[in-house]
Amino acid sequence: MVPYSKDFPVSWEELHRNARALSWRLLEQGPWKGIIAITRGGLVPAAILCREMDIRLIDTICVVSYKEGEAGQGAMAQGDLNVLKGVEGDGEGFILVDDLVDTGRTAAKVREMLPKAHFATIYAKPAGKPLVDTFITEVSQDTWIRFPWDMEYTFSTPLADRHEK
Ligand SMILES: O=P(O)(O)OC[C@H]1O[C@H](OP(=O)(O)OP(=O)(O)O)[C@H](O)[C@@H]1O
Ligand SMILES: O=c1[nH]c(=O)c2nc[nH]c2[nH]1
Ligand SMILES: [Mg+2]
Repeated sequence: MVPYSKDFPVSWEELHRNARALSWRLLEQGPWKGIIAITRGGLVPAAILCREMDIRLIDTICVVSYKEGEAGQGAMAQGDLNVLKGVEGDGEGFILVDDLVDTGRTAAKVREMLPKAHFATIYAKPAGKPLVDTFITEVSQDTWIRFPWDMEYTFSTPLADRHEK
């Protein structure tokens, strides 16, 4: 398992801006028949893409992958990948969207299911990057991305109080 030593919090605004940037990139490569979101992380990017790209046909591939545990503080250890719901066909003309690729395990599985779909993510880490057709931002492999739907506003201890005296 990769040790995550960096934290990369993402605000709703930043996520929205990046999803719109992804929409621009994908519009240039269309036309598209529809969007397939990989649940659950792909659902929010898919909602922004379909609004910006005027796409009305939306489907899902439902997968369960990570298990809460080992890495601590919300970071997770990877378990078996379980497909709860697939999609008919080979994905031709469809955008397959997820929030990120990390190890690339989820991407490899869904690409196997829909080999002709165009795989798009907002974030990519180096190990998963070769499996993505279009992404917006790369982060290092030891970074844990914190999505806005996984966070809440809370008190922040002043840096001076965290510093050992
Ligand atoms: O490249 P990988 O190592 O496979 O990791 C990437 C996947 O992990 C996350 O989903 P997760 O399984 O945590 O579930 P969720 O989307 O339902 O939150 C993320 O949304 C990707 O789908
Ligand atoms: O919220 C998340 N952030 C990440 O960096 C990550 N990698 C795999 N799965 C992930 N989920
Ligand atoms: Mg996911």
